[in-house]
Amino acid sequence: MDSNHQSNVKLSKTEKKFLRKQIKARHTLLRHEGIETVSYATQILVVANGGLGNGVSRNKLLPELEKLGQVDALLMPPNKPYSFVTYKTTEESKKAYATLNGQNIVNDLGQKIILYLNFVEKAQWKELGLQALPPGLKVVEEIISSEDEKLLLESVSWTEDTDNPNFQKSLKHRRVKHFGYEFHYENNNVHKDKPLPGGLPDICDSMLEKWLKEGFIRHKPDQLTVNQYEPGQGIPAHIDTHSAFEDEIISLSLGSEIIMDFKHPDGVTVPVMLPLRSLLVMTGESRYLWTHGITPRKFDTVQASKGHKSGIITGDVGDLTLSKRGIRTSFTFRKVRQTPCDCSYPLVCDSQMKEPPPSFPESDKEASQLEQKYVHQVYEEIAGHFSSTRHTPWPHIVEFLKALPSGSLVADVGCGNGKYLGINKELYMIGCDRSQNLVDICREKQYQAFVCDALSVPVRSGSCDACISIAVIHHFATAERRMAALQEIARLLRSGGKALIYVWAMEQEYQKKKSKYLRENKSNQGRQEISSDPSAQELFVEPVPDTGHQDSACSIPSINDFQKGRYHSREVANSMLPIHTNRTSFHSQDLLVPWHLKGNASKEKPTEPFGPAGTHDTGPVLHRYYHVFCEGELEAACQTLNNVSILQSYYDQGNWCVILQKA
Ligand SMILES: O=C(O)CCC(=O)C(=O)O
Ligand SMILES: [Fe+2]
Ligand SMILES: [Zn+2]
Repeated sequence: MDSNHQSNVKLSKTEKKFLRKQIKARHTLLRHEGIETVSYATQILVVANGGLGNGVSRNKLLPELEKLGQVDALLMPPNKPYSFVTYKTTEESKKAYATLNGQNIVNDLGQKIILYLNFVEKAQWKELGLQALPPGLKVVEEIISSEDEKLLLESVSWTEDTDNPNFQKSLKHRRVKHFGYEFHYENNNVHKDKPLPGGLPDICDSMLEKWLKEGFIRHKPDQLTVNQYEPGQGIPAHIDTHSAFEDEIISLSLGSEIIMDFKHPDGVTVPVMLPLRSLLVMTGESRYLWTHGITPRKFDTVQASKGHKSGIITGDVGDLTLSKRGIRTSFTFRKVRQTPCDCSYPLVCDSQMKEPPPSFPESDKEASQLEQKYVHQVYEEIAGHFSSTRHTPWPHIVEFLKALPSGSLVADVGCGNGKYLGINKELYMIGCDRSQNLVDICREKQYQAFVCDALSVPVRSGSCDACISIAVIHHFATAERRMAALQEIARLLRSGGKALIYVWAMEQEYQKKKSKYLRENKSNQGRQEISSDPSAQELFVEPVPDTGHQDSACSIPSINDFQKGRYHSREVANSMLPIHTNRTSFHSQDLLVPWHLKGNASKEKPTEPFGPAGTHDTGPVLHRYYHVFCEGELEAACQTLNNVSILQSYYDQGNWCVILQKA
């Protein structure tokens, strides 16, 4: 009998359930990862759920697999929830399939995981880009002895100093202590005219002199931040404020190794191993342009072979495993900058920013101006590039449009590049958008579209059988204006007409699943597409049943952290709209989301959505205003609409959605 076919056998309820799950895993592997499973036995099995991405280490999985035969290779791609095992013979792989399929194992975090196995012809997954260290970055191994490490660790006293409470802080994600100058997390800067008494600890002074003499560093720092991270803690991705510190920033890792993620504005993430007693030296592009951060988690994916110590974690998946984090203490030394920064990265340089980021709007007029500048003008400018990243219609929206009776008149309010206007040829669809350039793109495709504001659509009341408004309402900057936009959609509907509305959700992790928007930022994932809003979600997949805990425990910083301004180095004051870091969780409901235009891309030819790691080819960055909706917020707004009932409300891959019906 074909090993995947059990049709002749009467299955129990549990067996059926398990079979369903196995089939689901197979579908997900194909749709999400492009891995084709086969229905006949081969030597190679893909083990869904048995991956580094859900906390199963090589040491855990390999012995289980070896019990059933001779394993030729076990490939574990970084951060993926599956792995590939190749057995010496098909007999052995069949035995493993029969025995392990549906079996529980306990992963390295003590969680129960069910394995689902399928045969494949070859072990392959979406290729990881060849990675190199970000330009200007160095990791010097074994820069100090273990005796010195011990002395340094003993030199920091973590007992509260009541005389100087400012020197030490317990942030949500770690403990910090400052020397030389205090670092203020409210504005991510230092008071340059208020050095702390005592300067840097003596023990550091001689060490720094030595590194200078030996050429590891070029400048003598005058500020020290000591960070201490328990396993599970981290530091959000950030760029150290340009105007606060000089070019060279160095960090000494003590107590335990850790993976630090460096991220280029393009979305390229490079995970860098910082072994204990190593010195990280960030200069130039790696200091000014790339963000650095530590994902809060208890395990890191690391190279298994002994020879490999510092540097990038490559895609050599035959050689990756999990390493349990210990307590890491870092000494980060910086030199306070006394003159404005004149780096060559003006787009991320607070010294060179032409104008400060806008504030939260306080009146309708301010809101309208904000939308004008941070929504309308931006879409006008990015229209061509934006459109080149918007191809795939989202399945639930397609379903809604396909279910409408033929001949229906349907308005797409905020139709963008018209991706939904031709979905159902039986409908009469009209699109409108605030952006002339997007409307032109629709017209080039022979769709009916016109320019208007969603607050006043020049269409007769009660004339539409249905409306859709996808990723639009979140661009209105006050609750009143968002209500007015909903009201306008309701006005267009005839009695009994339906509207489907999508807005971006504050919750990018829902029911323990990360949205695709977040999942695309997994470190180790090489080059990634980086469009930056909900419409970026080109794929709708059901993830392989995944316990998804790698960094879930404390990955969402508290409001407290938000107020401390730690989530973004460029945040200036609380009234300023924060600038969001793409592919990370939201820390504010109102924010600016960067759009990276490529090179000279404008209305013209779309360029590759990602550039090679470490290039200087960064085009302009434009910021779009968003109000991301919290759970229940869209529903609550819709409930106040007259003559409208909510037929359905749901969460769809990072968006809150409702289907409304006019009474
Ligand atoms: O812990 C580290 O090595 C880095 C700390 C850091 O980036 C910072 O304090 O700005
Ligand atoms: Fe930093
Ligand atoms: Zn700068």
